[in-house]
Amino acid sequence: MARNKFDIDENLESPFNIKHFKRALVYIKRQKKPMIIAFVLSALSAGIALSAPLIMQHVVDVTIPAKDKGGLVWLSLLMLGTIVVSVILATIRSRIMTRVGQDIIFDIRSDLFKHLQELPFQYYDDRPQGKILIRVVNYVNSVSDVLSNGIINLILEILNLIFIAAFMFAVDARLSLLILGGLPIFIGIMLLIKTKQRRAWQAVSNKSSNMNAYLQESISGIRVTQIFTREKHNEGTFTRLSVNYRSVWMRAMYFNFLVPFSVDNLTTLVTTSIYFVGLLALSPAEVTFGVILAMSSYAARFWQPILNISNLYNSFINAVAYLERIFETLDEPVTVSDVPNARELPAIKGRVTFDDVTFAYDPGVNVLQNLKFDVKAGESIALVGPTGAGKTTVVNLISRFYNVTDGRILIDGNDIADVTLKSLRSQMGIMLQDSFIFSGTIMDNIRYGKLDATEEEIIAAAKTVCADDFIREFEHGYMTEVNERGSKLSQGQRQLISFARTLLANPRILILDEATSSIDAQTERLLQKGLNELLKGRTSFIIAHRLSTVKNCDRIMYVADKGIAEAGSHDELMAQRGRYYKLYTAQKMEAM
Ligand SMILES: Nc1ncnc2c1ncn2[C@@H]1O[C@H](COP(=O)(O)OP(=O)(O)OP(=O)(O)O)[C@@H](O)[C@H]1O
Repeated sequence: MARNKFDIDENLESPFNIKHFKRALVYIKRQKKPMIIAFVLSALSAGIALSAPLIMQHVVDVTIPAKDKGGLVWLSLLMLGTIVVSVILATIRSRIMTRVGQDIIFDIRSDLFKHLQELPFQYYDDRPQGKILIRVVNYVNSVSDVLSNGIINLILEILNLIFIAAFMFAVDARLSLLILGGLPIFIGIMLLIKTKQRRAWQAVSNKSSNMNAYLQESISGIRVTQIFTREKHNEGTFTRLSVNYRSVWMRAMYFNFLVPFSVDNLTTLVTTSIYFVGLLALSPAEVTFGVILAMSSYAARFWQPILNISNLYNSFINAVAYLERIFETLDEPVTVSDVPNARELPAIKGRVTFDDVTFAYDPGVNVLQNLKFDVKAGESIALVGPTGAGKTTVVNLISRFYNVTDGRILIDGNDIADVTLKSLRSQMGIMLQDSFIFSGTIMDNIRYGKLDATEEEIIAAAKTVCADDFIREFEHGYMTEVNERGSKLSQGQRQLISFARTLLANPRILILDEATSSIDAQTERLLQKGLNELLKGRTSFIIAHRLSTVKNCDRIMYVADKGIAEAGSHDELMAQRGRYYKLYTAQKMEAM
């Protein structure tokens, strides 16, 4: 059940919450050293650049009236020198900060990936993959600049502002007050749009997440889309999501544009006032032409950091919307994890006990209720029954992919909730319904079951499941590259490869969920022979709809009505003439 569909917006915190930034400081602190160096370089570069108007004032008021050509050349060279040094310092700083930004991204992304690897099945059941991907890839990218350059720039811009104000007041205090006069108007505008702006950026992150989720779903389901010729319909859905995204983006940008627009107009206003007041109201003896020139240059320079700070503020607001999502993912509880002081599960013999197990995916909706059974070490168990009865759920619980809602599952008398997940799962061979193939060679894919397996072991496992023949038919044999999800392979070939992968680990408990459903009857018969040998002495749980494949199992459990409705050997169940008998005879009739 999709509880968080692609077109359902995720919940967001309404007020701006500084806690997300405080938390991000953990990542920033690791970059303290390069950030301090970059900061010093930037401060130097800004300080040098600030001397330019003073040089200009000196040239206009002193050097030119004195017709001092030599002085003019030296001052021009000095001006050029300030530019060159500023550029060099800025280039070094930008290199350092690019590295810092990438290191921050690397750290956040590594933490996210590590956490995602640990999150239980339930987490992935509940949300579209696209919404997870966008957090790890796009959101992390989006916050990197703010967390690296953004912080430094903010401090620099504030310092810059103080410096400029100091220089300005040193030149002319009255005209400086005039320049500051625009500030209250600007602060008023910012306060007015603050909340709307934050909401607008939250909406952008929501809609881009929805669009990504749908895109991901559409790509995964492209075959079904084309089979049912739903391309036009899907295009419509995608267009709707894109239009939603565009409109929230436009709204967010509207607020962004409002800021430089206000700053531009205020700069023009204060510069005009300087000319007006300087030239008309004050005496030329007090305010020289050089002073007016320097002050109008400072006016533009004073408003530039204000504009930059406002832009940074926009970026911070934007980044907080993304940080919320990133930290939400990092805070997602790992509900299936080792309990404190979890023990190592000793080498498994293979007894499996369900002790009054109740399980619900969604609270209150029990899929299994008070389930009790005991499987001896080495016994082979078939789980059969109608679709949706709970067979996969039973095997998922044995491997503790979900926690039981009530009751206990014991392996050799050890409650699986008390042992480490690694010691539990590493001793089990689990083949899920979805025989997932990773990109890489066939050899790599089989080796996934046991990373230190030798080539001989891998080939032996492939031979047992009758995969060796078809693998060798490929031009590059075991070294054949396969695509993600194994799109170059047939369904049956994929199943055989993942079967070999499961067997490679030589597990004491083997779980096969529809392991042979896509394999042709002849290969299956061959495979069955090898498998019978292999299953000897191991506990196995085999889920199969084709009953002919499991009739030789020691015990068959018919799963229905939230539990085991019938259990016994094939002959016993046939003699009972119950549900298993009906199912088996129906399948036999169909086969005739
Ligand atoms: N992740 C999930 N979240 C909520 N409900 C689920 C989830 N997975 C399965 N279910 C429900 O639990 C019930 C048992 O599902 P399960 O996959 O165990 O059945 P099954 O017997 O293996 O079916 P099949 O033979 O079709 O594979 C079904 O009603 C299904 O809708």
